[in-house]
Amino acid sequence: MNMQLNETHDPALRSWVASANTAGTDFPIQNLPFCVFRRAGSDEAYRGGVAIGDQIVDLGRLGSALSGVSAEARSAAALAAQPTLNALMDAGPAAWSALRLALSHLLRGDAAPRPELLVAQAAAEYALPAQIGDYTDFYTSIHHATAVGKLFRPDNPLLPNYKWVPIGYHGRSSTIGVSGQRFHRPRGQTRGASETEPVFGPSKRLDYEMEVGIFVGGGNAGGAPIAAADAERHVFGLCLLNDWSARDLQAWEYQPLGPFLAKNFATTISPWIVTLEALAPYRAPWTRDAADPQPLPYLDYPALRDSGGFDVELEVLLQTAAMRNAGMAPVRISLSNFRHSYWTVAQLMAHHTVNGCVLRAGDLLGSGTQSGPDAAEAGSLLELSGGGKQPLTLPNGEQRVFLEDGDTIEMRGWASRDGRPRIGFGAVSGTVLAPR
Ligand SMILES: O=C(O)/C=C/C(=O)CC(=O)CC(=O)O
Ligand SMILES: [Ca+2]
Ligand SMILES: [Mg+2]
Repeated sequence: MNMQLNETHDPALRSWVASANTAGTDFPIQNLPFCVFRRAGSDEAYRGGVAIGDQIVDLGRLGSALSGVSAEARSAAALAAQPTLNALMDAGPAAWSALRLALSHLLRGDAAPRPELLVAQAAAEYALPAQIGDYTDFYTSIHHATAVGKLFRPDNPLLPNYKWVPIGYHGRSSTIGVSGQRFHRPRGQTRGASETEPVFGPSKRLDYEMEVGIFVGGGNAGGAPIAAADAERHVFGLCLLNDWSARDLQAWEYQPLGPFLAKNFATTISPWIVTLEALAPYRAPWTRDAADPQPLPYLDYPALRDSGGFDVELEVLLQTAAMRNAGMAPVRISLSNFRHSYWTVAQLMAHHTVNGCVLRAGDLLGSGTQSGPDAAEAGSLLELSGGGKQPLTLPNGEQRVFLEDGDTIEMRGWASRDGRPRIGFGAVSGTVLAPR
């Protein structure tokens, strides 16, 4: 069974933080996502925070505000006050849930206002929410796999293993940055289609990938496999993830061992982690075509078909340097949904550990690019531009097939259901700099 709804999901709840009650906020009291932050420009220690409206609850200053709550909530709050959330992530779902309930009570409209616990989001700077030990990137959108496969392997787009085994590769945590990351266009080897030898230089086909990040909670010390039915208890929450990708480096280097320097120069995540408990009302059925194989037993579990997925809208926006200089806002270039994923979060956790591999609290899994069935739902420029052949025209007349220096990509995510407030992931934004 997936998580049951409880009083923290009540759509009627309001907060004494007025901005949390406004239509369209990402952060109503039903959400309560976590970050690590400090006041911008200060030398304060980073510590955990929880979003409420346009404010952050400073988890380093809860102190007496939690005097009436459960011992479990108080010890979870102490873990959340540290400069990374690894210890909180390791504490497990009972601790996460106790802290969420305590914060929900503290912030409700009928509780005494405690403005001294808040820091305005506009006045904050964020750090990575965890020390990320290991990073694995999956490939769970069959629409992305088919589209990219057609470009990279026209004779054999969707390889025969795809519908049986969740495909992934081990990425690199050292270059993961939080929203606001700026990175130099990578240099590397590329070989043109009609060339016999590669050349070395800046990537000419720089792309983004719209993904969901999955933060591992309590891991599986000792390597005991995590059962699919139990796997969501090992997931702290979800964030937005941009897996920047140099397509020309990728096409030349990827066989036979998969992505390497094409994808490990930068990966950007949102500061906010939305917990699975917050997402409980926004679950989606796991969908497969009737002709697709059923999952092997270790990838099957009772809640899979009814509610294995997540109904989370995923938006990508682009702002070029010229747009920024002209005061133009970022413009939407695609909109997809995490519910199209061919494999579920629980299946990824079960698969990753089935051979004895150890996942640890704070490890990050990427879902893979979340392209949907329609062309407008493509999660990368490679797909939107038909392999670099059909340029996108922007409102100011500029065109793009791949990213140019100065371009900023912003991604947003949110979940909504009739009769419930929308809950959002905030944004992840990153900017391409000239090669160094
Ligand atoms: O070789 C291919 O078909 C493509 C591989 C990728 O782009 C790897 C990747 O990052 C997977 C993903 O984001 O879905
Ligand atoms: Ca990827
Ligand atoms: Mg990457």
